[in-house]
Amino acid sequence: MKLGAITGGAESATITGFAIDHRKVAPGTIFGAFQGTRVNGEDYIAAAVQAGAIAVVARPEAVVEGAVHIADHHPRERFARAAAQFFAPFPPIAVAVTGTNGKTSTVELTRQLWRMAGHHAASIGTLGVTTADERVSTGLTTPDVVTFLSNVAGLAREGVTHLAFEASSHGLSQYRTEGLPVRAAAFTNLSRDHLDYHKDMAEYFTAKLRLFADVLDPDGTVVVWADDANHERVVDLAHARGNALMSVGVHGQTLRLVSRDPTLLGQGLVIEAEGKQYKVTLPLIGAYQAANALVAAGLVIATGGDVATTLLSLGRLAPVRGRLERAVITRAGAPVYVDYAHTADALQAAISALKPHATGRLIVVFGAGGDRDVGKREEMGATAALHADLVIVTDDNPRTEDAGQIRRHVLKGAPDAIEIAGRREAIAYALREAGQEDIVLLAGKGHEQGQVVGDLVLPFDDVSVARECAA
Ligand SMILES: CC(=O)N[C@H]1[C@@H](OP(=O)(O)OP(=O)(O)OC[C@H]2O[C@@H](n3ccc(=O)[nH]c3=O)[C@H](O)[C@@H]2O)O[C@H](CO)[C@@H](O)[C@@H]1O[C@H](C)C(=O)N[C@@H](C)C(=O)N[C@H](CCC(=O)O)C(=O)O
Ligand SMILES: Nc1ncnc2c1ncn2[C@@H]1O[C@H](COP(=O)(O)OP(=O)(O)OP(=O)(O)O)[C@@H](O)[C@H]1O
Ligand SMILES: N[C@H](CCC[C@H](N)C(=O)O)C(=O)O
Ligand SMILES: [Mg+2]
Repeated sequence: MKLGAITGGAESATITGFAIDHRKVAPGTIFGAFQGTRVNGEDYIAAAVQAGAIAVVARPEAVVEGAVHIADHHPRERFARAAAQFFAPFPPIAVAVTGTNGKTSTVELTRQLWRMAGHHAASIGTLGVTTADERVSTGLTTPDVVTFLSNVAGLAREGVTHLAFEASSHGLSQYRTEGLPVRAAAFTNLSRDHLDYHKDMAEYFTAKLRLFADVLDPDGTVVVWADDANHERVVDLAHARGNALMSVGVHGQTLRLVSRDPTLLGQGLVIEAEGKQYKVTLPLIGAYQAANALVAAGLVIATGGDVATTLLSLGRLAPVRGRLERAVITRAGAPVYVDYAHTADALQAAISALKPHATGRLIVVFGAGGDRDVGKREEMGATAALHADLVIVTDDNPRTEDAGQIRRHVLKGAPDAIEIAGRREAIAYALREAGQEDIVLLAGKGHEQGQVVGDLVLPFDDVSVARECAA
C-alpha cells in the first residue's frame, strides 16, 4: 500500500507496517506517537524517523521532521483507522463484548457456539487468541492496536469467518480495537474496577460506552444483559443511533430467562424466545455463567444464528478455563474451585455460584492485585466477609507494591479474616481446614500462570498448587 492511500495525497512511498513503539519501527513504517500514562510517545518521533518511519501520526503541535506528519487532534483514532486500512481484510463477522465482568467468558462461549454451528470461529481476549486448534497469549485483554489488527487479519487469512473479542475499558479509551467492522456488541454489567486508571465510575462507564457510540457498525446490533441496572444507558444509546436491540435476562425481552434450577453439575434453564419456551441443561454452574451463556447466544443470534439451534447448543458448552474450574477434591472430600473473581461483584457472583452446592462452609482464599485500583480492596474484603463462611486473605500479583500493605487494605473490609502471606501457604491452609461438607474457592487468578512480584513473574498456577496441596 502506498502512503498516499492513507494521507489522501500523492506520496508514493510504500508502507511496510505500523508501530506505536519506536523500538519496533523498520524502514517504511508509519509510527503512531501518543501521549501515554507513563511517557509521551512524541518524544520518540525523531528516533522513529531515524529508524526509517516514513510518516508519523501525531497531534498537530508535535514536531515531525524528515517524515510526513499525519496531524490529527485524535492521533490514536486516526492511527487505528489507517492501520485498519493497511491490515484489512478482516473476518466478515466480528462482535465485541464489554462490561466489568464476563467478557472473557462471553467471547469464549460465543466462539464455542459458532463452532457448533459449523463456523470457523476465533476469540481474542484475556485468554489470548483462541481458535479451534490453539490458544496464543497476547499478555493483555485487549492487545495494542497493531497487535490486535494484525492478529485479526491473520485469523482472516487462516479462514476464520467469525470473531468475538473483548473490549476492555483501557482498550476502548486507547482506541486499541478501532477500524474493523463490528456487527454486534454486548454489554454484560458494570461495577467497580480500574479506578486507578479511570477518574471515577462515570468516566469508566463512558469509556465502555464508546463501544456502542463509536465502534459498533451504525447498522449493528446491541445485546444487553437486562438484569444489570446500568444496561439502560446502553439501550438509550442504541435507540439514539438506531441500532437493533436484543435484551437478555430475567428482565430480557429477546431471550427471557424464565427459570434457573441448579443441579449437581450444571443448571436447568427455561428460556423464552419468539414466543416459544426452550428447556436446556447448561453444563456450567452459577447464575453468572448462565448470564454469560445467554449473552453469547444473543450475539450468535444477532449475527445470523438460528434461535432454536443456538439455544439447544447451550447444552453442549465446555467450561471456560479458570472460571469456576474444579481443580481437585481434597482427601477429606471438599471440592476446590478456581475462579478469576478480582472485583467485589465477581467475588459475590463466584461465592453465590458455589454456595448452593455446599452443605457445610464456603471457604474463600483471595487477595488483590498491586498497582491496581486501591479502593476495590476493602470492598472485596467486605463482600467476602458477608457471603463466605471462612475468609483467608493472601497475595495476588503484588507487582511493585508491598504485599502486606495490600492485605491490610483488604482486611479493612474483612477484620475477622485469617491473613496468610504467600498464596501457596494460604491455599494449603484452606485445603487442610476444609471438611467433607465444605467447598473451597480460590479466587482472583483463574487461568493465570504466574505471581507478579516486582518485575518478576514467578510461576504459579492455582489449579496445580491446589492439586499439590491436596496430594
Ligand atoms: C495503563 C495502560 O493501559 N497502559 C498501556 C498503554 O500505555 P500508554 O499508552 O499509557 O503508554 P506509555 O507506556 O505511557 O507510552 C506512551 C507511548 O509511547 C510509546 N513508547 C514508549 C516507550 C518507548 O521507549 N518508546 C515508545 O515509542 C508507547 O508504545 C506508547 O504508545 O499502552 C501500552 C502499549 O500498548 C501498553 O503496554 C500499556 O499496558 C500496560 C502494560 C498495562 O498493564 N495495561 C493494563 C492495565 C491493561 O491495559 N489492562 C486492560 C484491562 C484488563 C481487563 O480488565 O481485562 C487490558 O485490556 O488488558
Ligand atoms: N456476568 C457476570 N456477572 C457477575 N460476575 C461475573 C460475570 N461473569 C464473570 N463474572 C466473575 O468475573 C470473573 C471474571 O470473568 P471473565 O474473565 O469472564 O470476565 P472479564 O470481564 O473478562 O474480566 P477481565 O476484565 O479481568 O478481563 C469470573 O471468574 C467471575 O467471578
Ligand atoms: N485484567 C485485570 C486482571 C486482574 C487479575 C488479578 N489477578 C490481579 O492481578 O489483580 C487487571 O489487570 O486488572
Ligand atoms: Mg477478560
